[in-house]
Amino acid sequence: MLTQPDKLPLLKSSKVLLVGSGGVGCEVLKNLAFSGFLDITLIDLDTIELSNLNRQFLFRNKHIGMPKATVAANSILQMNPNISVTPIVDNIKNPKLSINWFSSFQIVINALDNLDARRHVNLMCQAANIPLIETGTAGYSGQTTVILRNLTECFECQPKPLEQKTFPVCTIRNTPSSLIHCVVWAKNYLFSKMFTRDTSKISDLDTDKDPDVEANLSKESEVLKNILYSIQEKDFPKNLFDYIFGTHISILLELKDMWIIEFDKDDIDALEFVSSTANIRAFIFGIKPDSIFQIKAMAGNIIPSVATTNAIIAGIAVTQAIKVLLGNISDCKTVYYAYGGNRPQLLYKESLLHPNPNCPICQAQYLSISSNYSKSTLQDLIKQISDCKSYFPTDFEYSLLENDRILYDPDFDDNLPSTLESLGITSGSILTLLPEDESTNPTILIAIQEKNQTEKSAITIEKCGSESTLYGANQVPKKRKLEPKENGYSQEPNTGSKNAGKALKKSGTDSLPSTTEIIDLESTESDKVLIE
Ligand SMILES: Nc1ncnc2c1ncn2[C@@H]1O[C@H](COP(=O)(O)OP(=O)(O)OP(=O)(O)O)[C@@H](O)[C@H]1O
Ligand SMILES: [Zn+2]
Repeated sequence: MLTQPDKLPLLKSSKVLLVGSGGVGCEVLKNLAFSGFLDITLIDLDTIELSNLNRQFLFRNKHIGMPKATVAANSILQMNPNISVTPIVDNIKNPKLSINWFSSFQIVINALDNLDARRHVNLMCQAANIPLIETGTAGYSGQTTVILRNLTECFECQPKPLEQKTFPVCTIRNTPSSLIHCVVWAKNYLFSKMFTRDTSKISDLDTDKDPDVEANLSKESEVLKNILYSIQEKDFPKNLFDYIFGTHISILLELKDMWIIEFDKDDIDALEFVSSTANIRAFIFGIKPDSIFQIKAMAGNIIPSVATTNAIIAGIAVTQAIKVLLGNISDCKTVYYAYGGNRPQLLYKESLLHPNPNCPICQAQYLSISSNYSKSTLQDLIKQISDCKSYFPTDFEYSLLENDRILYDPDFDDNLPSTLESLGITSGSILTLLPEDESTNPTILIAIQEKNQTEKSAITIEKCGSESTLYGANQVPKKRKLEPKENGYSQEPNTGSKNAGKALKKSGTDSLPSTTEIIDLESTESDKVLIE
């Protein structure tokens, strides 16, 4: 894999942080351990489950219930005892894992399964000015990309698609036409009515605040409750069945709404209930029933994780990490893998894109504020900002926020006497300084770090992260490529899937971006680099 042996020392001295030790993470760890990396830190908050074993090959049956990070580290050390692997069993969002801590690595690789953690790592890497390799897989699709501060798009440069799928209310209630409609009915309506004591949960359901719908819901609940009261009686099962699959079906034909309430796909009783009732309903409506396994996938919104997809994406991710560390930035690409679509190739690549000038994360300046937050007041912080001319322009007018909460603005100073701690601002909090005049001043994100508790209330402000030491940073192309390579495909409308490193949910080959190049396995030299 390594084509520049003279640069091997660069890898040996690089500290790499791997976030997530699941399907992709185990593969990445194995690749790192055999590519010349000597110092790997691995973090995962979870423990090993039986269902992980088919693809997370560092884990065995005897490890079930044990922390993934520790077991993965031990397993890989048995394969290569000459490296150092430090496992951390924790949430990557733990405030103790500060920007300074992120700064101690030369590169970070994400092998995560959720948007929230990905967003956090993206922010920390932007603040710490550390390169991030993003990965994502879903079934037979996957992608990986490289995120470099000030050079490429970050994870937030393009909006993320909504993850939740919803169904038209009347289809679920009145006219189910496929098994998924019956599964949604069984899981979200019937299950909750039967087994959820807290009827207030019904307020979570999307009734469009229609009084008729809500009246119907409460009438149904009442009837069902009365039947449930007769649970000791001989006719209870028959009455219940008749109501749900007889009387209730006719009532349903007159109703017009649907619900969404959680159920646990891993609770076997819950799953069997939902599966049986969905299949009975499907039968009544002339829809083909299916197995409990398939219904579990539908009810749990499960997209199967495929070992080969994980291995391919992990391989490319580590290749990209090596390129970044060796300074071959111009060779780094966003790479998509898609199997089973209507295109013949499996791998497609796209040039890294420049940052979106309106992105609130990568366009922000990052400062860190050290403070003894149990003694420092908001007033102290505001004063320090106005005194600190090196980072803030003179007469800088701004609002200070924590997420959506306004802490201070020129017309709101109620919080000034409060200590930072009493305002809930402690180590790891990220504050946003939103300038009044956004056209001339950038947003500033400030990370709060803890100062020695014995020190006075003084606050110090510093720039976050180290200066970039990236080799080859000037190699990133200035513009997005506009024409597709000669590959036989016409330019397609941009579907948004070019989003660097986004949480990949469903990306068939049809959703490939217009600027995609096809990686032909027998094509050019530079293409081969990606898959060696
Ligand atoms: N905030 C976080 N901090 C640390 N690790 C995280 C965080 N969020 C997710 N992870 C870890 O990222 C890994 C993602 O791997 P993967 O997608 O294979 O998940 P999984 O839970 O093992 O598999 P599946 O969801 O398919 O059952 C998991 O091991 C998960 O524990
Ligand atoms: Zn961005």
